Amino acid sequence: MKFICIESEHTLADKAAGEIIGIVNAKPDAFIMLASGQSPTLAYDCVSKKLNGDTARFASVKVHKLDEWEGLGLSDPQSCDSYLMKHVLQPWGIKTANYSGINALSSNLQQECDKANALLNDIINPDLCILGIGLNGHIGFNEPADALPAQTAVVKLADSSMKHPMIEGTAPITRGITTGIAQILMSKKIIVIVTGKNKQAVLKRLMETTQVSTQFPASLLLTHPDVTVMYDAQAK
Ligand SMILES: O=C(O)[C@H](O)[C@@H](O)[C@H](O)[C@H](O)COP(=O)(O)O
Repeated sequence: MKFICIESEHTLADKAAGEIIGIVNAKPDAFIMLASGQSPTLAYDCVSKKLNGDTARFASVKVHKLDEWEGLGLSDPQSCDSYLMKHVLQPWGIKTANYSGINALSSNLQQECDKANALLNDIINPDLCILGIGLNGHIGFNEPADALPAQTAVVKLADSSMKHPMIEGTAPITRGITTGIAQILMSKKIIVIVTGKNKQAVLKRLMETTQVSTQFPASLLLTHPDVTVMYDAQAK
């Protein structure tokens, strides 16, 4: 795992955006899995700025939603769907047919997970996965536990996740649907974006981690050959 400190979150966003565009330049039909939340927002917006409306380059890019809050969908401004619509799908010109991820409004979430798993089994190795990290070390909604889901699954959220700013003010949400750990680790390249003072403790923990433990899901990233953690001065 490579750690890169980039003083300002804007420079960090610029670098991460450059990585995303570089992957698309090299493979115009790249399949990328994207987290929502505060961490990657500037980077996604920076991609939009760099494209400056020239979305043709992204016409064949496939975007997979990494996770979602149970019961939230596109009509909820706090859903990951809405977040990705605003920061990625619309500004990057991603075609509806090229967007995937579970519908968390479905009455049959298991069927949604099965569909996502069938898709990811077909893709085998996503070209890129952009992650944030939870205060408790979760990646996606893979929360600290004795065992982690290998594949897309409905999971119980940790207390800290239930208090995530993204869902502030909603009726309590106790479950999420997440891409599984094995699927995240199948990505050819993983970039973890860590910004802000509130991530200091979890970043330190990740940097000092030498053992893999499901109680600290981000530690599983140690088993992957191409993980870059980009962090800003605030987080160090
Ligand atoms: O889509 C998501 O919300 C993520 O998969 C989740 O794991 C997130 O990256 C962390 O909770 C950090 O969230 P922030 O970036 O908002 O701090």
